Amino acid sequence: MTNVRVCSEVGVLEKVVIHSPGKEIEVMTPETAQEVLYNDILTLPVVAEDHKGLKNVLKKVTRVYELKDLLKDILKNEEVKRDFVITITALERRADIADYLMSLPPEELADAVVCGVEERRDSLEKFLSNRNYALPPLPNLYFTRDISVVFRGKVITGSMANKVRIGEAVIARFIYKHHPEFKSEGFIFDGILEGNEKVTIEGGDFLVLDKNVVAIGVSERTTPSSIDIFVERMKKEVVNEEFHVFAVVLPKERSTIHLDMVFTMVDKDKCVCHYPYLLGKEKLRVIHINIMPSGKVSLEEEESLLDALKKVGIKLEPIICGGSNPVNQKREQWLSGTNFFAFAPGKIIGYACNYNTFKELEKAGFKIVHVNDIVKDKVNLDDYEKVAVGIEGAELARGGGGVRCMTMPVKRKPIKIRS
Ligand SMILES: NC(=[NH2+])NCCC[C@H](N)C(=O)O
Repeated sequence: MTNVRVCSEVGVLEKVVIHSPGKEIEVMTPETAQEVLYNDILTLPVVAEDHKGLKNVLKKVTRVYELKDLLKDILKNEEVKRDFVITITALERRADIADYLMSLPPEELADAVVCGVEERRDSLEKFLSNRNYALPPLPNLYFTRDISVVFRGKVITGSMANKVRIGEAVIARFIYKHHPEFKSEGFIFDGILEGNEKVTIEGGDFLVLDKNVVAIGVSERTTPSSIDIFVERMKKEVVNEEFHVFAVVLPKERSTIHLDMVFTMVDKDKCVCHYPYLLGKEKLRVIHINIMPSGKVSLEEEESLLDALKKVGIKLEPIICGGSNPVNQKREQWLSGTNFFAFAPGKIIGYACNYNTFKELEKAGFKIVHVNDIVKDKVNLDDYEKVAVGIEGAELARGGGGVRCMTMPVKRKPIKIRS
């Protein structure tokens, strides 16, 4: 029995994991913000309030788990706790703090891992060191998407491109390994054990378009070798089935760290995309990797992602992020304007600050609602076939991602996507 299954981007959501940002986001200064992968420093009260809006919407429609609660659950087991402490301290080469961490009760240990453990200045070396933390905090944890992927009934744990995020993937790995509610059919790829600098993969690049079709960004974060390994593994998973991987080559820029920053699916037949890269002059290269039922693999360059998807029966009407004005396209793409999260086909959540994109969604038939209308029960999401919920997110966006990035779906109902 498996408790996790995802075969699409838009099937009705049954379980999702998030992390409500806390003290860990307040450790950065203007100098260190970029180092820890933020566009700017963030204000905790604003970020916390806006994230609460997202959580409240999700709670209306699905089962929501907090990542830290799951970690606390599994740390109640002494053996798991020991193994976890060994792994997390080895990452920082800080075996010297293992006993201290073991002495903490599960709740405090989970908090310490997320918010960091300050360096004790109890030796000359530490006194003079410019390192403030023995165990650094995890400020990117609220982007739960990137640290793991559930695909079909199995799991991929992130092999994170930046060291500052590896601890997050360790947490995800332990949860999938030990939490009874996250029991899977196993790992397709275990980023913690199998990854290295050349083999990195993050969830923001992995789009589950259908049970047999995925699009994966080749990006600053996800390397071609990791996609090759994925293809090899899938050959064994899909015996006698056809399987398609579309590798989309992204510019290695801050605004396009992951594929979901330029393209997300919002309905069975609709996507939101960044016009220049998906349809316009700067169209991204797309390599179609086809695993045939015989197990043979072929690679071929395609004209564009949307044309290529059409050929395999996924016909997506594009909704343009920012609308027709190129300046608005760039501005809203930067503020995660393509980064929508679907909790059902045609039912999505994004940042309200990208109002030109919301206008485009309205033209495409979506009812536009604001988070407050849902929280105050002024709007019932069941009343609409297509609905786009806007949450406050201008501050959250400065962390470098949107609503898709902040959600890790682990169970969705099956849905037919391909014609
Ligand atoms: N799926 C996404 N696009 N995630 C955005 C992650 C942002 C985060 N600050 C990072 O750079 O890693």
